[in-house]
Amino acid sequence: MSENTREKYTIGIDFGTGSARAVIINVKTGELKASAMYVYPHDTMTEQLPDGTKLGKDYALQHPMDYLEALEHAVPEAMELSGLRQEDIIGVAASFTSSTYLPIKKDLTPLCTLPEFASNPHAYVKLWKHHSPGKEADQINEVIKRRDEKWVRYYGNRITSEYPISKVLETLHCAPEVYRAADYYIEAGDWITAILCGKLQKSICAAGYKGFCNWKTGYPDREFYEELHPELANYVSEKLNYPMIGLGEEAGKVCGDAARRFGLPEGCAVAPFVIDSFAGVAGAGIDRTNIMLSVLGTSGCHLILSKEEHLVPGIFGMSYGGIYPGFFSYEAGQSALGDLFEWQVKNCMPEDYAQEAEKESKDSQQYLSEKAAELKPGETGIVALDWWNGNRSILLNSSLTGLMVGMTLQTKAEHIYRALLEATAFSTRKIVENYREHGVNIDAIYATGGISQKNMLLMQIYADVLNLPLRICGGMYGCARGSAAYAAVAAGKETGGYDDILEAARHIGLKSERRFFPNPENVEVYNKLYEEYSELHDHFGRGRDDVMQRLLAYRSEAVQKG
Ligand SMILES: Nc1ncnc2c1ncn2[C@@H]1O[C@H](COP(=O)(O)OP(=O)(O)O)[C@@H](O)[C@H]1O
Ligand SMILES: O=C(CO)[C@H](O)[C@H](O)COP(=O)(O)O
Repeated sequence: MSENTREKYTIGIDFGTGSARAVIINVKTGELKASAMYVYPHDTMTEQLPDGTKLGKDYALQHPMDYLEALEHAVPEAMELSGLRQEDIIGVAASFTSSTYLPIKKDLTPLCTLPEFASNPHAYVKLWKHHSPGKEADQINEVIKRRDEKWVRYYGNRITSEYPISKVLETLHCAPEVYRAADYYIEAGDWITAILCGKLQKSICAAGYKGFCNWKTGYPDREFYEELHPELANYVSEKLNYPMIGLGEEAGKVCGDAARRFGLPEGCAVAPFVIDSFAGVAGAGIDRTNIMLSVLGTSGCHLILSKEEHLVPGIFGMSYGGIYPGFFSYEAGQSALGDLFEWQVKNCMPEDYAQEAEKESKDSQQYLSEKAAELKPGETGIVALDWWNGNRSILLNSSLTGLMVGMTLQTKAEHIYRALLEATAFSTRKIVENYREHGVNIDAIYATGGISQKNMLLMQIYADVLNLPLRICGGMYGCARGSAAYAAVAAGKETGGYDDILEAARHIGLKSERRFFPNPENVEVYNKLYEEYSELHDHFGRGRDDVMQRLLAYRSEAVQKG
């Protein structure tokens, strides 16, 4: 094959909550040429830092060096497996969880890597699910209300501890020296992209969603930040003082350092980062409006493209150009999805089940799912509220906690597991109904993310609870595949890529023929159970959310007393 007719490829790297996945995709055919995964050595730090420093309640930190290690391992491994030459690669892009936020120096050094900050939790990466700034979120909501801030309507009318501002305000309250020492605050996805191309920029994707940077009016006023904390007056003008970049643009070229360190071709195009789940939209091959993509992983994200602007209360956020240029897009979700199921495996898995699963060479979740699949809808006698990590949508309250009603001496682990699966389906139905009530139409549901490949029982339960057909998309690495599509757009048509993301999604995105259709008998039972779920949802989430607040307060008090 002559040089000009050789096939072209892009690399997409998806930095998820527990691991990073690199894929190499044929730009014309969408063929997955190779993939490699790297599990973060420090995982999510919830109890202590590497030096043993104890962490507070609801901390979820990560070590930024894990992300670089992931690049050092996964990219060369995927390249080697692919058998490709460096010149076959025309672009690279990262997708990343968000808001996953860290303080850095001007030269991109993360503060936590400096000896003076190694024991300071606030100098580390605060992962999206770092929920400890609950009080800060409450304070921010009060100021928003008092000042009648209009921009909050684009974020469901309420903000939570998952937004960067709550995390930064917490740092100012607990470790102001970290805030002062930081030259910049940055999304981990923007940081990785800067490392790849040597240029510090912020992607419109995370800035528009998590950073409150509205496409028409920009960031909230300086006075708003000042009212939160006097030192925050310089937050936008100094700590975020680096240029914005739109999706579809080129962030830069792979710089010499990154090429040497990660085995990437020097000079190939780098795309701005896209939030992990958002990249799943292109990975699923979505090229039109009104399809809800459910990205099912550690958390759940339900995303829709639209040509219309609607203000939707209770969603996580909406933006223009934040997923595809030229489109409005909406995000709602669950703060715990896979994490919720994993909680059971770690805490409520009988010893004999674990042994049996091992004997049958099954993963614990696969084992529990198979047992749960033998039950009929309603047979567990249980309805659960899936708020093990708060409620991201539509109550936007990270302080809400989980609930199970209907437990008896006959309740078994598979009953609990099935009730948890169903609870996440009910909360997805709340999200779908809320979108529709506020003008965002949904005419099809696609599912992607790790769980959409692993748990077919959950897919059937979603189809039954939502009473909609559901199509699996994106393959094993839907979000990484989506990043590869953005990389092809950064590379552009001239080098063998594409000029726009719709075209890239059509070629690189993957729609499988695997579909799940609602079973009318199940739909009928789930309609009734959903009414029970809704009653509990409104009672504990709206009317009497004080119950859960008080229980949390007892817990904090007891922990403080030691
Ligand atoms: N068989 C299964 N059924 C349901 N959830 C599963 C199963 N196997 C793994 N999980 C969950 O999948 C989640 C990881 O999802 P994945 O999409 O692979 O990663 P990430 O969220 O990091 O992008 C974990 O929280 C895990 O509990
Ligand atoms: O808030 C997010 C998107 O808006 C996070 O990126 C997401 O919830 C974490 O992703 P995952 O569960 O796929 O690891």
